[in-house]
Amino acid sequence: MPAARVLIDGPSELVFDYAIPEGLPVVAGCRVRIPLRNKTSQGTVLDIVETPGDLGFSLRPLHSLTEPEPLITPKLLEAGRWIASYYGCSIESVIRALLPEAVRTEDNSAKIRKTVLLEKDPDPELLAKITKRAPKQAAILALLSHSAERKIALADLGEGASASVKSLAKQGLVLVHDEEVRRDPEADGIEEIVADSPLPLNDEQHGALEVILSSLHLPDSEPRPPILLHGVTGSGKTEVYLQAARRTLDLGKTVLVLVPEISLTPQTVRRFRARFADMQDQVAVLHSNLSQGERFDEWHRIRKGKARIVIGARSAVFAPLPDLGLILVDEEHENSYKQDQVPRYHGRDVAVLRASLEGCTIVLGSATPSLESFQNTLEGKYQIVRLLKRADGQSLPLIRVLDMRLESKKHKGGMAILSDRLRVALEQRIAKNEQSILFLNRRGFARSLQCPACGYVCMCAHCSVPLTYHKEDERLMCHICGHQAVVPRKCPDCRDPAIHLQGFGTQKVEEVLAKVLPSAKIARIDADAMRKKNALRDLLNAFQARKIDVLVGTQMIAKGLHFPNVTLVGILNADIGLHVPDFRAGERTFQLLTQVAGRAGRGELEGEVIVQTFTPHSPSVQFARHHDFDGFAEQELEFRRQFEYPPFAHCAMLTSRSTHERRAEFTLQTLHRRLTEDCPPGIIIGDPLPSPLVKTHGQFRFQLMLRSMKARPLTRHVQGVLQKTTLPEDVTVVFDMDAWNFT
Ligand SMILES: Nc1ncnc2c1ncn2[C@@H]1O[C@H](COP(=O)(O)OP(=O)(O)OP(=O)(O)O)[C@@H](O)[C@H]1O
Ligand SMILES: [Zn+2]
Ligand SMILES: [Zn+2]
Repeated sequence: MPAARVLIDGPSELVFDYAIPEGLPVVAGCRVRIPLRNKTSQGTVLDIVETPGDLGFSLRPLHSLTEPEPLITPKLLEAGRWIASYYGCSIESVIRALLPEAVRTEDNSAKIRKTVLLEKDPDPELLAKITKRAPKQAAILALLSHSAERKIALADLGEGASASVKSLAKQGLVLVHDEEVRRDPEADGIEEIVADSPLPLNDEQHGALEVILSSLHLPDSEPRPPILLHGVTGSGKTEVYLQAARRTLDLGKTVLVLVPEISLTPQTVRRFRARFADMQDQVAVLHSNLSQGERFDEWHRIRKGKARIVIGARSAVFAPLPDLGLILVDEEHENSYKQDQVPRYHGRDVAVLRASLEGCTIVLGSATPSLESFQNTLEGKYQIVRLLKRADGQSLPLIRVLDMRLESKKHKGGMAILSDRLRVALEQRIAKNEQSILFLNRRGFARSLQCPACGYVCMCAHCSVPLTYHKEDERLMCHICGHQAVVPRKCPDCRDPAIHLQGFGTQKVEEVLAKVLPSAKIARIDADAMRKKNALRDLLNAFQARKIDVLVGTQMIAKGLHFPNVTLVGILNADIGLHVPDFRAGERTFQLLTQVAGRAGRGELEGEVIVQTFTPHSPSVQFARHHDFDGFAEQELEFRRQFEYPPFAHCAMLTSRSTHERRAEFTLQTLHRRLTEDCPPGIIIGDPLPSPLVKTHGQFRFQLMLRSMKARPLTRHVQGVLQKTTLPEDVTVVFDMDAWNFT
């Protein structure tokens, strides 16, 4: 007898089988109402299973379907199963990602409203009569005839209007109907969309579009290898995306666009909106700050095929688009595609999988492709298309590397923030009324408080990191857990009053600039300054309008920004990211330098980049300086091959956490021992070690790295050991397949 295996909504991840009532079209992916104890609950059908007839008891039947169609498409359900087995997580956790909370709740579906429509204008005689006998009805008629679309929501007509409306309807003057309302996520702070039209493509772009189109037009049964679009900064990748998307829609198919983070890529989103202005209601933008109701609306619009082009970050990879024709993954190298909570999937990799399941075309675009994707092109698994020239015919900016060890000497041991060279360059730009961007790499580095007498550093009480000084509110703050502390007047350890600030942050840079460039208008972009809603957008608009001369910022300004009047980019501390314990450190530094440098000289005017560094000869700096991706990739891949790191092996992390240091350590040691016993061939197991960030949020952390050519055997082995091991209650163990964060 077939039964429905149902994952019950709620935190406890219960799964039960239910009998399917005669004639009810229940398939995997459906949402159902089910009896649970003596209540009615809801759940998602994971599977249709065959139950033996001699169960000894009969299954309770499920009540009904919440919607006639399955909410999760069969292909997405298949992708979900893959994720569960590949990343070693429960299918339940994956279903929760596939079907967000907001989408499951029926309460969010109150989206129908009664609307009153003016059917015909009363002739003057009738109107006079109504005005005299029923002034309320007359008022409603007047309101309607003056409204934009000759319609008004019944609720907006005020209390007690329904009787009047009813009688107007009887006279055939108005019509009342149910209207589906869409809560427009953009409604507040709305921006005017200026429609734009396709640009004539240059030869390189044309070639790239042709490759994408021939993949689009392949017969359904043909495999479509992913296409890596490697285009230097400003080469016009976005224009290629836009035209490919349009052609896909013309074929009657739908398009999914993934971007690293919506709030950090406002320009990309705006360009899609502008290009598809003629079909605005078919564009869905999945922001992370959508309300539950908005998320519900957008999701159902997508599922019903009303929104045919979806733009979103990582989790949008699960957008239930029917007839998917094209997936675009912009800035495919970005870390933010990796989810750092269960299920710990990589959005780009899931996109590639989804494309293969759906039989659609996928394009991964970047100016600095990940070595994983690049290696796939070398092995012939992916196709590669290149845009080597800037779209506007400009050359790539000239990059100068400045040795800051020499600058520091000039400053008598003190930390130089701004070299003379960079200061002069800034002054020149201001004199010419051109704009500059100053970039501060803050990874693993921030402004901390240190005692010069005894070396004491103010640390977070809960995490093994120094507290960061925030000038605006005169406080020390932990950037990991948010812990705050007052700034001590004397060293807490030796009582020396000379305790002072080490290093520098964006606030300090802004302060120094204000002194050095008194006439310049300076603005700062970082997580602190951008906490207010729309702050980033407003600031970028002001910069675009040239109301700001110098923009100072962190990682936030590295992404996809296009400002033609920017002719100078300064990178203040280029190599700081090199000193973190992560085999991708060099790759990240190369990417960051190339991306930031790429913000310069994107218009008529030539661009210059000044890179301040203490390690001028590091390969990441040198290859970035020469715009040499291939050179960088060749040398970096050699290193990865030699040490068996990705892309030549899968790399996973097993982490234990506890408030009890010893228990966290002991647990990981136990797991290490069991993993080493009868370990399948081809898996390299590292030693259990304290994490580089040994303590966060008051918890001690230990980690061990596992590597393997093949992913599945590794996941299976770890899952097997974890299932056999009883963990102490106060220890949490996390398995992260294809890990991207090693601190
Ligand atoms: N064929 C074209 N003719 C003229 N201008 C173009 C063409 N294609 C793109 N452009 C313009 O060139 C500029 C850079 O293009 P775009 O921002 O798409 O590059 P990109 O490759 O996405 O850059 P990045 O990776 O640096 O974000 C834009 O102003 C765009 O309008
Ligand atoms: Zn001291
Ligand atoms: Zn902390």
